[in-house]
Amino acid sequence: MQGASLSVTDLACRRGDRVLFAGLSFALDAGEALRVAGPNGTGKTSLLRIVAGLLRPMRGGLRREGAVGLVDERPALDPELPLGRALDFWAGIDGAREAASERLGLAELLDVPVRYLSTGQKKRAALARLLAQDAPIWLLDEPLNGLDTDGAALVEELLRQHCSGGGVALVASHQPIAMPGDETIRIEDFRP
Ligand SMILES: Nc1ncnc2c1ncn2[C@@H]1O[C@H](COP(=O)(O)OP(=O)(O)OP(=O)(O)O)[C@@H](O)[C@H]1O
Repeated sequence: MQGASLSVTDLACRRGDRVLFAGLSFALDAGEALRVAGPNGTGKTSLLRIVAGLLRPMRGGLRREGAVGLVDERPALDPELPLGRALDFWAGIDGAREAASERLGLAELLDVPVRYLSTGQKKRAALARLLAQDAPIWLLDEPLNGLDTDGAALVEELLRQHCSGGGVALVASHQPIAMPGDETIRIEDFRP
């Protein structure tokens, strides 16, 4: 993960006819993490989608060094497949070296169709795929949503390990979350 970095400069975002934020800049070097906080609808998800390259900014610059792993509200897992096969599909594409399902407490659920999983189990499955992806840049949108106390503590531990291994992380969360460095920006501070 050497050399992973992420920065945005003077970023602005418009959705429909509303400018959500403007003048937003930050820079993350290897090992650094940033939490994006703010009320509903202020643009946290939009920011992550811009950084992921899924949404075009209205203005500003973006520089990424390293592949991106995105976890958002929609786990990209085929709802009809048993969980193990749905994860195997991505493992083939990602070239995963090891299955992370055990780490995420999913070992007993590998034969259960994804559509039958609970909210927290689906989140754990999305995190298992993230780990297998081995991407240096993590973009996590509300990663604690749906998780129990153990699950939340595990996410915090995974973030610690990711950053201590040289990864970077941008985490949108309205809930408090312990992160390396404990840096937070409030997106409503960038409302024009
Ligand atoms: N395709 C779209 N066209 C127009 N407006 C949109 C579109 N997608 C999202 N929006 C609006 O952009 C605003 C910001 O949405 P976004 O999902 O980025 O906010 P958020 O801070 O992540 O909110 P939450 O905390 O509820 O997840 C919202 O008012 C939303 O309705």
